[in-house]
Amino acid sequence: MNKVLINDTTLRDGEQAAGVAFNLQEKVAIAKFLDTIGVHEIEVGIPAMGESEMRAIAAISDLGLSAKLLGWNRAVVSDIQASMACGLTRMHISIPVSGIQIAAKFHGQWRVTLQQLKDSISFAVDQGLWVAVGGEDSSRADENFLFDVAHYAQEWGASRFRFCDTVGVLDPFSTYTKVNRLVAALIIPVEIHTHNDFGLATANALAGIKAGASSVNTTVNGLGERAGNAALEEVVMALKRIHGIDVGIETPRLLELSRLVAAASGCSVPPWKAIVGENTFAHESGIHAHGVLQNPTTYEPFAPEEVGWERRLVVGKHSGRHLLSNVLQQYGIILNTEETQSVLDAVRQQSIQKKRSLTTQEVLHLVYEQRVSHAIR
Ligand SMILES: CC(=O)SCCNC(=O)CCNC(=O)[C@H](O)C(C)(C)COP(=O)(O)OP(=O)(O)OC[C@H]1O[C@@H](n2cnc3c(N)ncnc32)[C@H](O)[C@@H]1OP(=O)(O)O
Ligand SMILES: O=C(O)CCC(=O)C(=O)O
Repeated sequence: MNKVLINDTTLRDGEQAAGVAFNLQEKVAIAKFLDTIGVHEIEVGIPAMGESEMRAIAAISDLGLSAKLLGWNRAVVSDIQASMACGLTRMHISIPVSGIQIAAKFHGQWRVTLQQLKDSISFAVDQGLWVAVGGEDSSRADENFLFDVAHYAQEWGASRFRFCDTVGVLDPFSTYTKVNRLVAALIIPVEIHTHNDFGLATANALAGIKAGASSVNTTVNGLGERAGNAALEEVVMALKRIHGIDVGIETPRLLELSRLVAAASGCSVPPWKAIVGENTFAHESGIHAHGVLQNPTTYEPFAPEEVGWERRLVVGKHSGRHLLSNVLQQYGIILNTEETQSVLDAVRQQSIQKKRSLTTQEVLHLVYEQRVSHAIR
């Protein structure tokens, strides 16, 4: 794996998640944040949606960010004109490439589809714009037809081709094979775009990169159509920690970014969500906490600070004496073996009743109760 560009599409595919609607301020704040932490490219939205979206995109375009900005367009000249009116100079032009999509959108007329692609690329190139082409539904396309479209796109002036697993039907093995063949067939770079319908978006994105894709689409928190897209934080950290590729993104700010997008989208992150979920560096189980207290790498793949978290030791149903003693020591409390076991028994009961772990105050209260009952005995 060589250098990898992150082309984040939170502001386009992320916002396409049903029920999500960013306002101008939110779009600007997210774009600024992505830029600040070093994201290389940002797909800022779809100018063809109309005036208010164009205003938001123009506001981002006016910021003079370091990240390269792309507008998403259908293979329609007026879409590209709308993107130009926002001040964008880099165009992404999408074209369906599978039989299913061409039947639905172009009545099966693939020649018309190709002509529309040619006209829109030519228009953009004539305007001096940088052009990337997206093969919508590449994963379900006839491979020969996909290669023909990609070759034509290259010949007509596109500078990159996006392989889209639009409905998330590939696994990492099939992604690798298909992307590898496409990369070998083209001179221009290939980008990988994956969806999470089977929970494989990040794995497939990594497989596409391993197969030679030099840029990858991500969204913050994996936000996106249906089950979402490959999550920025997962792709970046997996590249860094599993593949040893540092893409140059300031990872300690990933949590802050996740919270910004969760608030703007109204889509909260589940506690178990990789990298940014609140349980990712929380340890309750006795065996885990015992290990972590001696050496955090026993149960952590990397240090929490690397993505903006702090480690949390939580007392609850599954906790053991090492964890409890560690927490109590911070308050100068040392219990003997019998007292420790009796508090742990009470912790288990209360956790089951409350259906959660206990706060430190609740644990201290149990210690107090245990001592009172012992004194009475
Ligand atoms: C896989 C993806 O994520 S693709 C991106 C999907 N994102 C979105 O749809 C969000 C933004 N979309 C919108 O705001 C609207 O759909 C608009 C403004 C783009 C178009 O709106 P409308 O004119 O009302 O059309 P509508 O959305 O009902 O239908 C889509 C039209 O685009 C056509 N179309 C779809 N994809 C493409 C394409 N890549 N190139 C050219 N035409 C296309 C369809 O065939 C249909 O055309 P028709 O109006 O001639 O029948
Ligand atoms: O860029 C394209 O062509 C389509 C991208 C997309 O969102 C998808 O295929 O899921």
